[in-house]
Amino acid sequence: MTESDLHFDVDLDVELDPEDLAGGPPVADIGDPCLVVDDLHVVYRVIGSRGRQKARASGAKTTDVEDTKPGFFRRLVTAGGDHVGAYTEVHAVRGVSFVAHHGESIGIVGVNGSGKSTLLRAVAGLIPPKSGSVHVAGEPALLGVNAALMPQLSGERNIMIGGLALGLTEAEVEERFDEIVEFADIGDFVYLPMKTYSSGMAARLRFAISSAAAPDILMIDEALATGDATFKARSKARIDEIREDAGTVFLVSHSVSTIEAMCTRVLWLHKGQLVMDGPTEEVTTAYRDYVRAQRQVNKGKGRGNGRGRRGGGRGRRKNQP
Ligand SMILES: Nc1ncnc2c1ncn2[C@@H]1O[C@H](COP(=O)(O)OP(=O)(O)OP(=O)(O)O)[C@@H](O)[C@H]1O
Repeated sequence: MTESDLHFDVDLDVELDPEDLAGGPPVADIGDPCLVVDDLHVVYRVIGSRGRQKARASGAKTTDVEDTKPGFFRRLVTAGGDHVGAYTEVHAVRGVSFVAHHGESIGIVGVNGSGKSTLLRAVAGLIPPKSGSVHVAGEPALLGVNAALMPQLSGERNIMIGGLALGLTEAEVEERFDEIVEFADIGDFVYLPMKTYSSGMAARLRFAISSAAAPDILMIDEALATGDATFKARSKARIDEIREDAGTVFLVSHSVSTIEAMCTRVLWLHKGQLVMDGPTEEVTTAYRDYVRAQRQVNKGKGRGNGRGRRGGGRGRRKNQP
């Protein structure tokens, strides 16, 4: 696996000018630490060749682990297939450490398979770390695009399920129901099954549900990707509100301009490692340079290595991508 084989599902086009949004680019008013991630490692176990190929294609570090069963038994039950007991370990997050503070909105960037969603899920306590630790003050809420809302149920039912999952009481969800529907801008579609929604409508509803709970730490995984400019402006206002109430927001997005508009700080992950952590502009400039350079390499594959890098500055470059 070489750098040029990686997937770059990254949107570098400026579709959002931070200056156009209410209040302009976000400014950090940093409070006390609310989250400490210390040398975090997350490892998935993948059984079967398809999962293994997918993990390898994403550039993740993988290790094949052989089964320990006697040779005869293994041959008997696995003739022609994968060995029983054999699996591949995908090291999706590798030694990530950082401290987040109240009032920060932190973007997470990285090419496909770099470990962004895994990091969020581990911080939210949804998957156990292999080693390292996560210390949280408050209750992190993660409602990304893969959250377990049910497509066959109406938006109305999903608002209740999502709200309860985020720790609201039934009465609190009912109280916020109109506000959620209005924020998501889905009108009477709220009474139809979510499978009838456009991807934009579903994404808006997810964001509206997750932010309605006003959690201490809000984690948004690609939920803003499909929204239009008006929705993004409203989302930014909501994110600013949470930050002003001393909350912390994490945002994963392939749209670098969305990150620039919404975040005060950016973490750049590459193959599970934190390669840069610093002020938004500095990290996104370096990341844009890297993605552009890699795209050039992809275009002229085999005709040289043109990786672009920026060094120095306030952003801490940790590992080399
Ligand atoms: N449930 C899982 N089981 C096994 N491997 C997984 C699982 N989820 C993710 N992975 C692997 O872990 C690595 C990191 O994946 P992750 O989804 O965290 O990356 P990402 O940066 O969020 O990717 P993308 O930008 O494509 O959404 C990848 O190699 C992926 O194949």
